[in-house]
Amino acid sequence: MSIKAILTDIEGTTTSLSFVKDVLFPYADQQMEVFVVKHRQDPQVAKLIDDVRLETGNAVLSLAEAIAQLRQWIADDKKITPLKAIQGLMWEEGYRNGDFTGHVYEDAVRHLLHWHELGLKLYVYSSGSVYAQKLLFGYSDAGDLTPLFSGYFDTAVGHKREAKSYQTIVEALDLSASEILFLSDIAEELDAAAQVGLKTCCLVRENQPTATLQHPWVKNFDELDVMSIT
Ligand SMILES: CSCCC(=O)C(=O)COP(=O)(O)O
Ligand SMILES: [Mg+2]
Repeated sequence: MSIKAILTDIEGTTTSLSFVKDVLFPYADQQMEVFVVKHRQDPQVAKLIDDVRLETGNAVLSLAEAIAQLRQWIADDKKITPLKAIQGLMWEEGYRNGDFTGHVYEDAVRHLLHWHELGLKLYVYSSGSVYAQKLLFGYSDAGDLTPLFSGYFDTAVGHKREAKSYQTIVEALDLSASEILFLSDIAEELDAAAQVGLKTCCLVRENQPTATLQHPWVKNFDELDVMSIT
């Protein structure tokens, strides 16, 4: 077997789009004002609001304007680092209160467990913050899955459609790129990973592969034979 590590995306790959779009994002949107106002003096939140000001290029953005900007970014599904960090902090309350659990497809749970037993190293790369990733897998429908993972990456290494982000991950894992299999539902992310030599597979889940897809694809993890990838 040549694959030594699996790097997986979350939304659309291990986890349904609808959990993210219909549960997590609306929760963050509805709680944003109360959360930011309540925690505005916390150094971590204050720094993230400053990061929103930096991102918008408006150093005098008021707190109310920053909140409105964050909510607009949620509506537009922007993968902007300070938004993703604040969302993670907010979702913690939801998970801890039992308002929701992290959706992970049943086939993904089974295969993550199996691959871990086989000795493959498992890593996550998502636009959601590392903190949010750990919460989703820690409070998953199937219980705490975090012991399965050896590491997590977010937009701190760069955006998921940029090849250099995958180069940074390869260097961090101390493996050759061809020993890493990247799983995602987004062709542009797979293209970027393939550019630096990672093996790729597209999860199409409920959809059909697009005619232009340049990668092997499967409907779910049951159809993925990691052992046969050379
Ligand atoms: C990991 S928390 C929820 C996911 C999220 O916020 C997000 O933006 C999903 O991005 P992905 O890169 O996993 O498609
Ligand atoms: Mg995805």
